[in-house]
Formats: sequence, C-alpha cells, structure tokens
Amino acid sequence: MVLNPVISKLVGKLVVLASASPRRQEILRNAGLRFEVVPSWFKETLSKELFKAPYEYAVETARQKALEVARRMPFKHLKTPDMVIGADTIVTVDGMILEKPVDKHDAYRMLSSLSGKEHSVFTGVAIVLCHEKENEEVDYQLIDFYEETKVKFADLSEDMLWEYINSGEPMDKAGGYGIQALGGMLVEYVHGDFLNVVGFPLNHFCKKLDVIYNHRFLFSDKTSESVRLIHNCVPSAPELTQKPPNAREDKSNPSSPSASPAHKLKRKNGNSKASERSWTLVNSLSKGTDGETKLHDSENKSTSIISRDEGIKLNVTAEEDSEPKKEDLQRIYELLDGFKASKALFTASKLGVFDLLHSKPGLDAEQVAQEVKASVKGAECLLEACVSLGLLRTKERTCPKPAYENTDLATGFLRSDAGFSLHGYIQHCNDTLWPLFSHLESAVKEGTSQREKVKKSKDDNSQEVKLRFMNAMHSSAKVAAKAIATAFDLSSYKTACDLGGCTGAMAYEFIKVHSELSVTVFDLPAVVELSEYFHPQHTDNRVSFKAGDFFKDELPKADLFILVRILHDLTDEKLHVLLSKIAAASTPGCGLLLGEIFLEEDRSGPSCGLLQALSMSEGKQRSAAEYSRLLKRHGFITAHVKHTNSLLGAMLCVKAGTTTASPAHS
Ligand SMILES: Cc1cn([C@@H]2O[C@H](COP(=O)(O)OP(=O)(O)OP(=O)(O)O)[C@@H](O)[C@H]2O)c(=O)[nH]c1=O
Repeated sequence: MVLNPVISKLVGKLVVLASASPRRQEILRNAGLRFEVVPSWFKETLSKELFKAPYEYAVETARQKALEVARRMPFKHLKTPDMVIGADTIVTVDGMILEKPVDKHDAYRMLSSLSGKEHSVFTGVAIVLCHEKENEEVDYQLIDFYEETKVKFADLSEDMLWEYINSGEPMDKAGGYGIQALGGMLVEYVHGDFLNVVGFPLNHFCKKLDVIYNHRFLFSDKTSESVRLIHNCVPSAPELTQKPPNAREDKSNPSSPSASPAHKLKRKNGNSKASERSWTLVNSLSKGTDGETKLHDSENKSTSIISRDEGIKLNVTAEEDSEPKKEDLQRIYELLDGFKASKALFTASKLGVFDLLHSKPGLDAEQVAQEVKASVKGAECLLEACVSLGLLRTKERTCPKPAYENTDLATGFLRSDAGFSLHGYIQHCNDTLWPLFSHLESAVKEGTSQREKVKKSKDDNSQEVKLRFMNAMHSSAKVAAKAIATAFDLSSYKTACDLGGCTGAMAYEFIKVHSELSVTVFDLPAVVELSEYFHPQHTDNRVSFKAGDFFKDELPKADLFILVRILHDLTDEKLHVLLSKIAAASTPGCGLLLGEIFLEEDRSGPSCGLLQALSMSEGKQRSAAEYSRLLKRHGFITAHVKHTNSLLGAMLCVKAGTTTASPAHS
C-alpha cells in the first residue's frame, strides 16, 4: 500500500468527518485528506453491558456516530456525502471502560486507576459509503474496524495527578489524558499505533481505504457475483446491539475477520419514522471450515463472507446472470466521459465563467450568456454541466430561473486571481495538451511525441505564447509550492538554487517558510526576462534570478539545489549530465530536493503520472526508488521521501562525503 495514492482516491469526493475531536481532524488533515467536519449528534449512551468485549462498544458507537451524520446530511445539509467517517476512542483497564471524565473527580478516579498499570486504548472506526440512487434512495455500505494500543503509565503521585487534572487537559479526552501533550509525561511505554491513542488509527484506516478502492472487498477469488446483505433501513442503536451471538469473534488482532465487517445497507429517504429506526437482520450465521464466517440470507439468496485475510465481508449473490454492478458501470462511464468533463471545465474557464460568477454571483444562464458572449442555450448546458461536476451550484431559487454561483472548488482554484488559481494551467491543458492527446493513437503506434503534428501557429515563439506557458507553470507551481517547501526541515541550508525555477513561484514560497534561506532562480534567459511579470508585489531580495542553461553553463553555488518537475522531462542521459553538474557544484552535506510525481514501484499508479507520460516528448516518469538510484550514482544519498498534499512527492538527498566519479557510465 502506498499511502498517498490511497488518500488521493478520495479527491473530488465529499468526505465528511463525523467528529468534533480536533485531534482526529488534525490527523486526517495532516494525511492530506480533504473533508468537511459535521460533528455527530449521536449521544454516547449505549449500554456497555450489552457488549461482550470493550472494542465492540467502541465500534458500535463509531457506527452510530457516522450513520447519524450520513442520515442527517441529505435532509439538513441537502447534500449526500460520498463517505462519512466516525470514530470512538475508549480506554479500558481492569474490565472498566473509561470515556471522557465528567468532572475533576471523575478525572481523578480514571487517572488513579491507570497509575502504574498497563491499559488498552481502543478506537473503533466506521466508514459509511453513501450511494445516492435516482429514486432518491440512498444505499449505505458500512465498513468498520478497531485498533488496540497498549499504554503503560508510570506511578503517579497525588501531587502529580492533581497538577495534571488542574491543567484542564484531561476533560475532553478518553481516560482523562492526552498522550500527545502533557499526558505524554505520564507514559512509560506505548505498544502499537500512537495515533490510535490520540484518537484515530491512521495506518489501519489507509489500509481499509486501499481495500475499498481497489474493490477487493466486492469480490471473492472464485466468484464474480454481487452481494446483497440488505437491511431495510438504517439501524437504531439499541436494536443494533442485539446481534446474533457469534456475529463477531473476540480477536485482539485488528485484521482478524471479526474486526472488519462491511455491511451493505439500504435506506429509503422519506420512509416512515418507524422504518427509519428499525433494522432487520435477515441472516443466520454459520462458521465455515476454512476460517471464513458465512452469513446466509435465504430471502435474498445471498451469502456474506467474512474473509480471513482482509477481515471484510464479501457479499455473494447466488443469482446466475447477475446484472453489471452499478459501481463498475459508473467507473467505466466516468472514464468514457472524462474528456467531456475536462473540456467543459476548459471552456467555462476560458469564457471566464468562474471569474464572472465570483464578481457577480447569482446570475442566471441568460445573464451569463450575455456577459461571456455565448448563446443562451449553450450557456445553459455548460452551466448545468458545471453544476453536475461540482464546480458551480445553484442558489436557492427565488425566481423560476436558476441562479448560479461558484462552489468552493471554483473559488479556490478556478478564478484567475485566486491564491491557488489553476487558471493558467487549465488554459495550457486546453491549448497544448488537448490537441496533443487528440493524436494519442499515432503517438502510441509510432512511439514518438506528436508535438510536431500539432499545428503550430506562426507566432508560437511570441512573447504572448511564452507568457501563457509560464503562467501555466506558475499556477501549478504555486499550488504545490507550500507542500514541497515544508516537506522537510531545511534549516541547515542558507543558500538554495532552484534549477528551472521559471517564474520564482517556488522560490518565493521557500523564503516565506524558511526565514534564513536565500534562493537563486536559475532558468533560460528568455524565461528570466519575462519572469518579472510574475513577481509578487513586494519582492524580497532573498530571491534573485540568474539566466543560463543548466546543461551548458556554470551553476550558481548553493547549499541546496531544488529541482521541481524537471527530471521527469529528461532522458536518463540528459539527467546524468545535469546531475553530474549539480554534483560538481555541491560539497559534501549539500542537499538536493526533488519534487516529482513518484510512480508506485510496480508502476501501477498514480494515474496522473502515467497519463502525463502519454504526451511527454522525452524523459519518463520514475518511482522514488528509481530517482534515488540515479541520484546515488552522483553521490547523493536519499535522506527522506515524503508524499505531500499536492500531486508531487518530495525527496531530499544529501551529498555524501566523497564524490563518485563518472556517474553517467557507472
Ligand atoms: C486517550 C486519548 C484520547 N484523546 C481524545 O479523547 C477523545 C475521545 O472521545 P470520543 O468520544 O472518541 O471523541 P470526541 O472528542 O467526543 O469527538 P466525537 O468524535 O465528536 O465524538 C478524542 O477526542 C481523542 O482525540 C486524546 O486527545 N489523547 C489521548 O491520549
């Protein structure tokens, strides 16, 4: 599992964290997940005696938290999320379940029961996948699991206990302590996932996403039939706690079968209250001989299998000619329609729709048509398509005609003057990449770039064309800059050189976050000449520009060389020329920071890198390990690799003590 591509599978989906816990929000945000926070209204009052094992209580509470939000959102927020995540953390010691203390005395009771002992922290996590259907029904699919971490407390004196309690820290935390802050001082050891104690088992969660998004949980190896474990509506908590006795096994191993059931649930919007609250389990349970637990559903002729290795129920319908699965068809149509969606985005961007609706939100199709000089019919279709793509939304109607406004996505990325505007890059996709991709078949057959075939206008070398290209690079660099600049501790470097740094977008971000650093942007003379169009209003003399060709000219001296989106464009041969020049300009200890899309080792993704390779004239996409090997030949030892929030990964290498000679031939 490579973490970043797993998280990136959720890009563009409405992911909701059903939790008010600031720690959970921080953990998921740091992992690069984009989500909305909708705290659950579910009261944590399930009767603990109903559960055989403490983790069952945590998992059930997590489920109820997530389901409550998943049910509420279509009605209260008028939108159906794609995924809702709920979690519940508990501390268990001496057979007791400790949640958040209600007052200082409760905190004292909890902390003194933990003093000098090992205890377990369980976090139950529930992932609810919501599938909206045409008839306004929502299908829910529930995947849940738990993680256990063991924590040992030192002996706590009375003074220490009260000092800690009076700090106020225990009050909103399970077990009355926060391991991530002052509470860390009370801890002798931790066995297991630290983040699980803090409130969210990130590693286990990513593994589950991997399973979900590789669809492994929908299929068994011998059958391709689909599953139906149907509940006729959303469960209410008390009923759900009445599970068949052997529905779960008590396993401490989180990947054990019983730890991760995936229920396929079905709910009708607008059903009677009674049906919303009742939950019918129509299954009987039996234990398979091969370590699988099977759930038989006689009414629906289906069997749900809790598989041993994935800990996931596979639901298998015994129908012969099963219909194509909705998710499969959706995926195929998404791919088929991908080009239409791209072109709709390009066109709306080129016509200035997002700028217009930013300055004048609430225009109707006719007004937009007039402003952008388009036909009313055409504008209507384009605006509706943009709504369906999540780029625009219609305001609450006050008149019969829909009034349009930008979504957050459009405000953040599609306005031409947004801080993270991708407007320039979108125009580059439309004007340059789109025509190239229309020649893809020839490119594949001939194995050559089709740049020559794409009709060149006479003024391809004009200043305007160059500026447009620089604008594209500038906008995509700005979006990635912060993630690259903050990926590593660079405090030991005082001077940096951004090779091929174009407009300086990266350099200005680097000096913003590294107060001691000065950066020289090194690029071709024509680029440096035009870069002033992109300088920030208040330039800083810690960024300077130097014109030159990094293949031919002497490189500026620096402690740190920065190469963002440069190496993938180079053949191995050219790459060695450049790296040997950088190696020659570097002394031991100097750094080399790469920003690139890193392919997975088996080259199975990410698709953004592999699709980009289809239109590259030379060079190739490489994995982090490949880059690392190439750099090593030039004496740069990989220190760290980081998958950032942006599409690019970052790799920091350090020049070793002695320079290896003649790397291109080694
Ligand atoms: C052991 C421990 C727990 N916590 C916090 O304890 C709360 C548990 O309560 P919860 O009921 O699971 O969550 P909540 O905070 O009520 O939020 P919600 O999900 O809305 O119910 C969560 O916050 C956790 O981070 C820490 O911050 N550090 C620790 O070392």
